[in-house]
Amino acid sequence: MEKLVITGGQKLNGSLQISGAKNAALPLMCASLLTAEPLTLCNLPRLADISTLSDLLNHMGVGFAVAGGASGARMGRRKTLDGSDIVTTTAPYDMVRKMRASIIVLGPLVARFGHARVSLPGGCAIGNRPIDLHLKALEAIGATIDLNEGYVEATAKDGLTGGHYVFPFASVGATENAMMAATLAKGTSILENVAREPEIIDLAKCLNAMGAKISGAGTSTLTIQGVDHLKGTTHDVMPDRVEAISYAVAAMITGGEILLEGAKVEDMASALKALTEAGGEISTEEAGVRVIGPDVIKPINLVTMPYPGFPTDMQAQLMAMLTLADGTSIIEETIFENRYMHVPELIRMGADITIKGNSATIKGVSTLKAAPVMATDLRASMSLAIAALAAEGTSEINRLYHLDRGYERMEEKLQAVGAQIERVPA
Ligand SMILES: CC(=O)N[C@H]1[C@@H](OP(=O)(O)OP(=O)(O)OC[C@H]2O[C@@H](n3ccc(=O)[nH]c3=O)[C@H](O)[C@@H]2O)O[C@H](CO)[C@@H](O)[C@@H]1O
Ligand SMILES: C=C(OP(=O)(O)O)C(=O)O
Repeated sequence: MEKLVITGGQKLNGSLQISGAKNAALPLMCASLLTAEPLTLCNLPRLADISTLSDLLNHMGVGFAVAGGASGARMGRRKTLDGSDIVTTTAPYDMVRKMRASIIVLGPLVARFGHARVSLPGGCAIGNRPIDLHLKALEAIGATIDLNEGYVEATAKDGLTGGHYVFPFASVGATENAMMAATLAKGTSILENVAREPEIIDLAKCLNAMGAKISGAGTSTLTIQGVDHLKGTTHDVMPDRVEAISYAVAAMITGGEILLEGAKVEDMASALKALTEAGGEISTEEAGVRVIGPDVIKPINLVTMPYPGFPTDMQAQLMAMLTLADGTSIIEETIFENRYMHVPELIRMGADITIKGNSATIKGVSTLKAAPVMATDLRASMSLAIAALAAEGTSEINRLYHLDRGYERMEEKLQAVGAQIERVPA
């Protein structure tokens, strides 16, 4: 077990490289199940979630060849996934329970093999997280779904037919599952009210390069003309917009200046607008996005929404920043029912936050005080690290396995911009 030790109060200054996006990389890796030809993914982040999914795909028979340097920053960034010899279409409980995103193997498997058996992922710390929309969308395009002994069994003996489905809510994962499955259906599928996140566009780009016929990615309607088979390709994973905003917030809260190398301003418009309203200065350069923190953080109000709204994955980080604002901010979390796990810990650091239903009222305080803290999910942990960077004194952050799911070499990147942060044995 390890912990992070962070001494607050340093203005962060300099530049850091944004990694490939976890939430784009995971579905892209599952796309390897759709083809017997090799799929090469570049700019893969080195994260616990990527290893967890690699283990699951490997269990199914996907072969991995790793390139990109034997050590250092480029190690393991380029992987070729070979799905030519799939040995099982079952994703067992022991592997799925480690990471909910494993459910995205369901669509590709039933589309290519006519059968998939995937353990139900269950809830997680941030909410109940049902998968009903994944199942309904797959049914609409021709899969038969049964639930048995904690497993979803999807079958399409003669292949998927294609079909029409209108999502009652724009689920990211369900859109990805249905979009991947529809690429190999016999007919055309029309999926309406789909998620429009940049990660969906990245996945559609890769699938189209593999020979799929998808149009409308990034809009609320996807039209997918099924094809007989997909081929291999090489694809660059998009930069991680959640990681980029997390470091942007670190610059803001310390009144520093960070160049987020490789970040794309167009993927993060709503969050950058919020940072500007809070007093930050944002500019775009060839190398990335520059964020200059203000002397005084202004209070703002935020409501989390599906893209292009303000992302739930950035809510906890901005809340940490707003604890030090000059006034009162209100945040409303509309995507997940239990995504305020960071609040009691921020309060232990001196924040003044009140929760009522899905709404949080954050009254700015003049200082945060260091404390030993821990969180039960990924972004909540990052929120605490951000607060610790601005707090008086030395904080300890425990349960680093949450952070390691989604932040690559976080302490190295923060050290490079002047943070006093160290990973030590707990
Ligand atoms: C690996 C990945 O990309 N994870 C992201 C993905 O998660 P994920 O794909 O799980 O999120 P969804 O967009 O599906 O979930 C949004 C909401 O819809 C609900 N829902 C979802 C599916 C379903 O079948 N039934 C249902 O009710 C969920 O419980 C949640 O309340 O999008 C979320 C919302 O932007 C992000 O926070 C996660 O970081
Ligand atoms: C909630 C997240 O991920 P997941 O959907 O994999 O739990 C996240 O990345 O913030």
